[in-house]
Amino acid sequence: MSTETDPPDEKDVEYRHQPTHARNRSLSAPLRIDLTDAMIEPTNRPSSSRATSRALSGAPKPEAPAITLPRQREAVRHFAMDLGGSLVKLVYFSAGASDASGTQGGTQGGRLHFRKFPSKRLDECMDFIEFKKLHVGGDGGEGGDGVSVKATGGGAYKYGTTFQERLGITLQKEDEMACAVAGANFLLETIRDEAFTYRNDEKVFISKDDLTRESLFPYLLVNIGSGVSIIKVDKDGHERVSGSNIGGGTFWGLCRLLTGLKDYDEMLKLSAEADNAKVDMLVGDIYGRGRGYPNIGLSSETIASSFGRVVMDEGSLDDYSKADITLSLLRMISYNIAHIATMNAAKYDLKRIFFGGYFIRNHSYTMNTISFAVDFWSKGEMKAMFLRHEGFLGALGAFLQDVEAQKNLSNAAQGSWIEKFIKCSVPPKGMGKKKLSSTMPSPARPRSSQKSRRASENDSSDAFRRMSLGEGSGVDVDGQPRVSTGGNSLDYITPTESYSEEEDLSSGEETPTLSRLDDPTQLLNSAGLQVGVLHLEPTLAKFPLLREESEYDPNIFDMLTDTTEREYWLDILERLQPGLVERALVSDPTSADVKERAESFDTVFKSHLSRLREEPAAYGRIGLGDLFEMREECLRFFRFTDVYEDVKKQENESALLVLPDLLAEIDSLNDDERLLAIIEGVLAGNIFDWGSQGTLDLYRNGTILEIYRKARSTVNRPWAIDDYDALRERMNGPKARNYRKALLFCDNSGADVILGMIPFARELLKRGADVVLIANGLPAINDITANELEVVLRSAASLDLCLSDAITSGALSVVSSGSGSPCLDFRRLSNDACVAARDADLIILEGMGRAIHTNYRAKFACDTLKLAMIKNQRLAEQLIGPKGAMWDCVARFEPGSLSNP
Ligand SMILES: Nc1ncnc2c1ncn2[C@@H]1O[C@H](COP(=O)(O)OP(=O)(O)O)[C@@H](O)[C@H]1O
Ligand SMILES: CC(C)(COP(=O)(O)O)[C@@H](O)C(=O)NCCC(=O)O
Ligand SMILES: [Mn+2]
Repeated sequence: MSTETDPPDEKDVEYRHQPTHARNRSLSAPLRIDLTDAMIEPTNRPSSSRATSRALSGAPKPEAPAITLPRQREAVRHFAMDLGGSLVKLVYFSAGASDASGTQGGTQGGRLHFRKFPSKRLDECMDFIEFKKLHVGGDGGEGGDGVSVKATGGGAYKYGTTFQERLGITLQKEDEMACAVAGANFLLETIRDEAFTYRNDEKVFISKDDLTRESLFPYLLVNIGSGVSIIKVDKDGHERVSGSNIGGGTFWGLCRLLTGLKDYDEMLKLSAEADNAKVDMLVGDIYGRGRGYPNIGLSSETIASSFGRVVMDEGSLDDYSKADITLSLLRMISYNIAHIATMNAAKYDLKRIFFGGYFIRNHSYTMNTISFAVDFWSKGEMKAMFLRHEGFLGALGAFLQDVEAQKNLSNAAQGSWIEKFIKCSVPPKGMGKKKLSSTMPSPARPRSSQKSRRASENDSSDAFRRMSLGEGSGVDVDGQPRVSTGGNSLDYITPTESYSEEEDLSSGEETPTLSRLDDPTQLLNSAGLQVGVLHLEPTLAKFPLLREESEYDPNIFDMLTDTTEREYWLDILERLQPGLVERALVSDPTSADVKERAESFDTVFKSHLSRLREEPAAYGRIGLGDLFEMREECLRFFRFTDVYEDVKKQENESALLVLPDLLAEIDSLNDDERLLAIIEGVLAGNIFDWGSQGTLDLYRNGTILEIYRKARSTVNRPWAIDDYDALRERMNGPKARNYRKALLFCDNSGADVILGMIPFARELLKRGADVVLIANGLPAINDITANELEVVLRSAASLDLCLSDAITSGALSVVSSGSGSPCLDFRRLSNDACVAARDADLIILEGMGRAIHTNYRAKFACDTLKLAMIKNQRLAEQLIGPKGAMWDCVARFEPGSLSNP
């Protein structure tokens, strides 16, 4: 199966049968399939069970054997550019089999990547296009001989011939304003946590409800690029109502003249420690220290005249610090733009102003200034808002003009887009160069091609130094050995660009090393933009049984605003790292570079943690569930596909040995005793969580079965949260009615699923329900995956007639949730699980990740049972109160609105 580390456009491309529901989403530009050396992969058939020869009827059709096409290179087929006065922005889509989307195999999802290049170094952009083969095999039809590509910005006109001559690409010109608007609308309507307001260094993300078709329009879009465009956007059109020649280029140019600095981010960084009052004339300077002009709302600190102080002091350039000049300039330009924007918004009676363009650079000072100014001049009537993909509005808009892209992308539901931040570019605090180079694999430093190896004026603006282009020796430009990537050798680095919008690392296309982490001082600059790669997973959708009344938030606390919680869980994850790294090491003992990969995983994930400590909103409004998932993604990125594979297998085997006795014991009980024993079994089984420190400590002093027996004997009622009576009433009471169909969201391998959930499933089956066991699509800690569960279930069925009949009849099936996390986000569930939910009247969420960290407060339309053992002291106290303790149990039963008897 393709994983993050098997990038479809660099390595093998798997071609799988498309499930029907995905077919109409497939990119219609035909993928030219190179069948050379094509091979059908053998499927993993379990060996000796009775059920082996039977397909799990009722379960999704067995996956068609994957065909690997080792020679297939053509996977990226769409890209577009915004060729601006300062920067060239490139957006490209890499199609690929998605790996988490279900047991049915890949779908035509893909990834949207964002890159920028300085306009004056267009050759680097063309090198990149060539290197990625973005120009090979596009639609071909439209632009004459070669590939035609949507392009906007002045460069689409200016550089048409250059692209034609060097790459054979025809640029199809698209209107710049239309593109900016299309890009903004797409982002606002489709991407989670795209827009935010900014006050006093704090991001507040705008709720999805305020960004629907109905609520979004009209608004003012102020795109601050080299110059400024001011566009009024309505539901059905837009108009460029104004603009300004004082824009990002002005700041950049003046700053360069006055300070000698050339790099934009350097400039911003410098301004962080500055005092503009040394350069600007403040109201207080005019009225006398400490005095303002309160009658008209001016404090003594208000800037009366940008740069006015210079004349007052009779100063010359040498008298002023570069930092102060930079800050003064930044404020001057930001105020000016905000002022013009506010006046235009007033003129057209608009309340919301979205600011885009690369000038903003997610720079906190710039955003504070603009926000303050809009608030000030509009007397609180208007709001300044910002977009995380600020610089890419035009490029994204151009991309969306492509008919095929439009078809495929704009129709995708919100839940289909998942942003992944795999590689963090800002290293942990205090991580010096020395330490890094001694502990980390050497960064892959590719050779520069002659063309692009220009003397860079400044290191940190030298955004894209490249690249081996096939001339690969094992030694990089610094004479350091390159780290082997298992066939996918390497590439290019962008040594000092610290922002991941340029990184498509999560697609696994780059060497999994720490190319950017080699110079922390360069990397830690003032702006904090963090834009991930957008993954399109067309088969993920909102779970239909979620109750609609309020906006669903899977997480029980808000990592953004709750500092104590955030710090606590960041600490926990940090403390768990050494153990996990150890596990990663032993999981792949024969791999030559396992040590490097494990260390890289450690550094990168810890970088994410540090990043979040410093800038909690760096990745949008992410929750603890996302963080656990990010850890799994990081493991996958460094080619640790399943670090608990052996452990899971062994625990499954042990638990299967005990299953017959357990089932016999259960069968000997009366209805009430049986139900209780089953729930106790689930709760006890949930102790086996290799992701919690508490359980890890237990493992040191006991075998799995000992731990299980002990857990069984201690999970006595009343539980800390105990709705058992309501459940018993519902299932065994005088008015009891059998459930028709139950979805069981399973958690851990071994005793948890085999001695807990499977007996529960069996009980429901015996009472006439259909049962769908839902498990992860991808591994996470020791959670069972859907594929593993199918195998386990067949083995269990070989020991029990009820299970095997149920499989045969289709009453019992396994479905992938589409998730690769120990938690569950019901906004993004596999299509299969959503379909399975159609006539379900009971759902059971099991485990701390799925039932507590996420979804504890989630409300569903049908009856819901949340079962978990709590393996964290603090969480127990929060949920239960001061008496809450480690190993406490939660059995929460919530009758649904639909299915009450
Ligand atoms: N790394 C950078 N290099 C150059 N300019 C940058 C950079 N980051 C932000 N900027 C600012 O962004 C402006 C360009 O914004 P952009 O939206 O790309 O406009 P354009 O399409 O006109 O190039 C520059 O003039 C500068 O003020
Ligand atoms: C990742 C988990 C939510 C998985 O728990 P599960 O769903 O298996 O019950 C859990 O292992 C966890 O919260 N671990 C960190 C907590 C700790 O070590 O205290
Ligand atoms: Mn788990």
